[in-house]
Amino acid sequence: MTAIPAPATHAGGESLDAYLTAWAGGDADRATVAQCVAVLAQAGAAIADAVLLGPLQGSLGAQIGAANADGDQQRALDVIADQKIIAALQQADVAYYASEEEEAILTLKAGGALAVAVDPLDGSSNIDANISVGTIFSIFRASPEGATESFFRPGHEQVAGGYVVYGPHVALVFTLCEGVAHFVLDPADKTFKLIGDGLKIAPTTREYAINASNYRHWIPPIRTFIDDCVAGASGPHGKDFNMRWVASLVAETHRIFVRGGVFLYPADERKGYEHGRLRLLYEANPIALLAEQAGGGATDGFVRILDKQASTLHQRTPLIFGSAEKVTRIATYYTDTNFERTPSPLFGERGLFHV
Ligand SMILES: O=P(O)(O)OC[C@H]1O[C@](O)(COP(=O)(O)O)[C@@H](O)[C@@H]1O
Ligand SMILES: [Mg+2]
Ligand SMILES: [Mg+2]
Repeated sequence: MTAIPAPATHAGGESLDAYLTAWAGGDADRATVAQCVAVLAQAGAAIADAVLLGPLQGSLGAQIGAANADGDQQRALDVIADQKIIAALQQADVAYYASEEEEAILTLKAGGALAVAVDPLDGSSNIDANISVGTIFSIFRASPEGATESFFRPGHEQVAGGYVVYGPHVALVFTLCEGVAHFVLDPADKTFKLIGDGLKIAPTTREYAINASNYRHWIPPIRTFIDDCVAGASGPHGKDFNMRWVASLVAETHRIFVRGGVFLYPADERKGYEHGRLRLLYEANPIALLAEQAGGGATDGFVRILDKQASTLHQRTPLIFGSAEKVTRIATYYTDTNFERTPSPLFGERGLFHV
């Protein structure tokens, strides 16, 4: 029989509960955050059960009801996931819940310690195609000033962030702002077990992820960066590149953690995409926190994602994250004043696309 090699970072399968208890170390504030991550993981395991049944229980990807708060058509699994997360968060000390699937912030527990923003089901267009989807979460301490003040603050004030990816296996990746941990759901006992701690994103890469069908709509810095990648070894990068696009931010993020890469969802010239597609509070913020905690970077092209402050609940932002060297290099395409191939007035410091 072929022996399966253990991953280099294998940590011996410690349970999530044991890991979180050790991290909290008896401190009440930490224990509150740890409990919140634990209940989100339980919700993730429950959503994984629904994903696993797939069409045996009907079409999880069926469009239902009205568009969600963000204008996207809700699918059955979007709503199921949202409900499971609300039920889970009611078991923790969570004052406020912000969700892609909810018009407004929900108050779950008056006086609760935390404020949690969630994309319950990311990559919804992939549901019926049996392609990886996920859940993304961001945790702030609740502000005594109220619900909006709890979320409308810079992303670097998050106390935790992470995602669950429902793929061939179910993985949970999160940060408590002391590095990034990677767990996998064991189907035998439905508990998450530690695979690796202190995850890092490879500092450089030859792989990028972007929806290239939008090429004609892209703003000049993005078009030029991708042109330079496509030019390969004969272009300014001096090396050949590979491309991926899953159309599921969580799946792209997980791939970048496992084998490096850079992801781009820029602003573009389509109506409604002036600030990109992804949402700051429950997509970009937690992914940026994870990326930075893993030694990578995350920017909107001009500004570090974690320095941005939302002023509306479902606010969008351009998002470029991954390998630190590539994120820094892409930012130079936006700001380099000698950049003669970018005559458009739209993308400059004071232009339409600068948010
Ligand atoms: O269809 P497009 O424009 O390529 O967009 C894909 C992007 O949209 C998203 O699916 C948006 O997330 P939701 O499915 O939660 O709305 C991302 O996961 C993904 O990166
Ligand atoms: Mg999403
Ligand atoms: Mg979603």
